[in-house]
Amino acid sequence: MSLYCGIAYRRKISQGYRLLSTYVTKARYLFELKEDDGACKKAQQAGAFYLFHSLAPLLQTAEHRYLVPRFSLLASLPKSEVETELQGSFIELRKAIFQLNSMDSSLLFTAQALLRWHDGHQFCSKSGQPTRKNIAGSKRVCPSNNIIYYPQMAPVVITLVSDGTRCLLARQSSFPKGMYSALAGFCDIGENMEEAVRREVAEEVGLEVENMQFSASQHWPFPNSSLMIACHATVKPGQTEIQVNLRELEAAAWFSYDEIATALRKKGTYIQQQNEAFPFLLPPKLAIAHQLIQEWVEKQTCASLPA
Ligand SMILES: NC(=O)c1ccc[n+]([C@@H]2O[C@H](COP(=O)([O-])OP(=O)(O)OC[C@H]3O[C@@H](n4cnc5c(N)ncnc54)[C@H](O)[C@@H]3O)[C@@H](O)[C@H]2O)c1
Ligand SMILES: [Mg+2]
Repeated sequence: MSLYCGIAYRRKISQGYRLLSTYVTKARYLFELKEDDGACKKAQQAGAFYLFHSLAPLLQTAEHRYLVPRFSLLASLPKSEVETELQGSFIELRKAIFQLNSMDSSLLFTAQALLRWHDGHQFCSKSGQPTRKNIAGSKRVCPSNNIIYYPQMAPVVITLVSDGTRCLLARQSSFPKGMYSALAGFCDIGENMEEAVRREVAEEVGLEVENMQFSASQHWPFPNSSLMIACHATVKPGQTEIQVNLRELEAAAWFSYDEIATALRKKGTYIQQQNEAFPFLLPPKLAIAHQLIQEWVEKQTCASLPA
């Protein structure tokens, strides 16, 4: 997973040999590691490792940021000794997310998601027998019936709803205090992305949306590996009255351009709603919700510029 290779593959094509790009070379190499236990075992000897304890990665602290050390030698030591020896601490990934950079977080997210998946798929759901992991950890096989299990992600839609001048954000009681995010929800079986967006917005805030526009996607490891599919949508004209589904959300509200732009500039801020000032935080930069909110602000800024 965190292994890179400097080998350039040469592939015979009708006109002769073509040197493959670095990206293609890397993709082919990773494919080989997933398929070939022997090649993967060999690569492990020169590989770099992240350390986890109960799904928490070992991180080092430097100037209010977390660094993610990689190790080449592994020994079996008690947790506290590892922390002292390696000058770091095992920190819950959810807590570290505000202080990680995106390069580190992507590999850490994948590593944690794989560890969690393996931990939860030790047995075949058909035979009840223990399953066996391949060396790369890209699948598990049941030796009694050869069923192969692959790591899974659940598709989730996340939508930033706008009424043209304001955007709608909501919070669940489990969010950090004062944090509001875009509306998210797991896709039901048989649904496409558009249907999931319409249903989730209707379910959570009682509004109907149109003009959906796909923005980007992201792997999200919490709580169980989701593929976040992010998009923008607008409410049908005249439909702005929010009816919060309190089974799913603690609160939802429309936010003005100024409120959002201020919150993006500052790390935390206060906003005035119904004569009360309350803390208002946006999701961390690594969350795709943050990207959606940033895109919305940029779109509003462009729209207000003279032609
Ligand atoms: N990366 C981001 O920017 C970002 C932002 C917001 C939410 N999220 C993630 O989106 C995910 C979904 O958001 P939500 O909690 O509002 O979803 P949701 O609105 O679908 O509500 C969750 C409920 O849906 C049900 N559910 C249906 N299918 C499920 C499945 N496969 N796994 C778990 N529960 C399922 C459960 O009853 C659960 O309590 C969360 O896990 C959250 O971590 C990510
Ligand atoms: Mg939801």
